[in-house]
Parts: sequence; structure tokens; C-alpha cells
Amino acid sequence: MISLQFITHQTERYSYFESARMALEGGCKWIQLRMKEAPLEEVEQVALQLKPLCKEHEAILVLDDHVELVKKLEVDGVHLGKKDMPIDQARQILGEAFIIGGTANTFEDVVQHYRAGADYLGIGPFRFTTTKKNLSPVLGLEGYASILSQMKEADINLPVVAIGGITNEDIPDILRTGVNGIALSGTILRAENPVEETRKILSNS
Ligand SMILES: Cc1ncc(COP(=O)(O)OP(=O)(O)O)c(N)n1
Ligand SMILES: Cc1ncsc1CCOP(=O)(O)O
Ligand SMILES: [Mg+2]
Repeated sequence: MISLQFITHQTERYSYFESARMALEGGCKWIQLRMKEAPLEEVEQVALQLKPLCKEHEAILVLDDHVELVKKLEVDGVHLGKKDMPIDQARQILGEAFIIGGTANTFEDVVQHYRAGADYLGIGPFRFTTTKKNLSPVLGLEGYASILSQMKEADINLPVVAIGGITNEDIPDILRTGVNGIALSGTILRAENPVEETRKILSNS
């Protein structure tokens, strides 16, 4: 089964928590709580609700951006981008027991995160998406193939999660580039039934 990371999002129909609940019900085993514009207290409140639900579903819970909150709440890990706390600093705070993911858009980003001790890479965006503002350049299939071949050449062995505007139909081609997992948000939340859509995505791949 494909390694699927669901990225929470608030829509007209669903709250952040509800979005994660539906992905878990559909069988997703890895949730990233991403609440971009929310105050820290609100992120904490939702994370506290989500932690036991993820445990019940035997799913990993990582928070976007908030290293100190990850430590305080003892969730599984954090995802960090270029504008967030540097990965080596987060590692000093969290130690080895927590998962730290890093965003990459180029091979240079990959090398930097590898040296800093990231556990996995979120590489993207695959294509344009409205879920994130200030997107880095779109990679397409060629971008993944190129970064993954450079990683192989440099003997950098880190799990890669593709992200950004990905739909169910894209997944087989993306996986063929050598990517290990897929991160999705909008394609699940736009579906008429997000629980069934998550099941379909997991069973297709
Ligand atoms: C799996 C994954 N990959 C990339 C990102 C993007 O992180 P970042 O660049 O820090 O941007 P924000 O998500 O914080 O807006 C991600 N969150 N997850
Ligand atoms: C957080 C993030 N980082 C790069 S694209 C993206 C959004 C992913 O959501 P979607 O699957 O709706 O494009
Ligand atoms: Mg970030």
C-alpha cells in the first residue's frame, strides 16, 4: 500500500479536525496537522483532539512548523520548510525519537536537509495548487526524476514524499520516478465523499 500523508486543510465544508478524521477513517496512517493562519493556542487545541484519534487508528501525527509544540504534546514529529526553524536546531530540541521532515524544491535543498539530519523529505510542488501560498517552482515528473537520480548518485538515501496539487490519477506516474510516498490534501477534500476517496486512493496503489 502507498505511504500516504494527509495534510489538513480548512474548507467551507470541513474543519481542520474533521478533515483529518475523514482521512483516518479512510485508512490513512499519517496525518500532518497544518493550520497555517491559526494562532498557536488553536493549533494546540486541535492537536490535543487529534493525538488520541491518531493513536486509535495507529497513525503517525506530525505538526507543520511548530517544533516546541511537538515537544510539549509529544506527538510524533514536525515538518519544516525553508522559512521555519532549521532542521539541525529542531533536532537539538527534539532529539532522535521524533520524526523531522524537511521541504525541498531542489537537489541543493535535499543535500542541506540530509546533512542537517532530516528523516524524510517533502519534495514539491508537483503542480500548481491553491492549498499553499508562495509556491516554489513546479517540478512535474521530470523534476522528481532529476532530483531522485541526483540523490542516487550522491548516495543520499532518504524517504521522499511528493506534494502539491497531486490527484489520484497522478500517483502511479509519480511513484514510477522513485518517490516513496505521496502527500495529499485538496484532492481528498474536494471529493464528494473524502472517506471513500481516501480508501480508493489507498486501494488503487
Ligand atoms: C510533506 C510536506 N512537504 C512540504 C511541505 C511544505 O512545508 P513548508 O515549505 O514549510 O510550507 P508550509 O506547509 O509551512 O506552508 C509540507 N508542509 N509538508
Ligand atoms: C503544504 C504544501 N507544500 C507544497 S504544496 C502544499 C499543499 C498540498 O496540498 P494539495 O494536495 O491540496 O495541493
Ligand atoms: Mg512550514
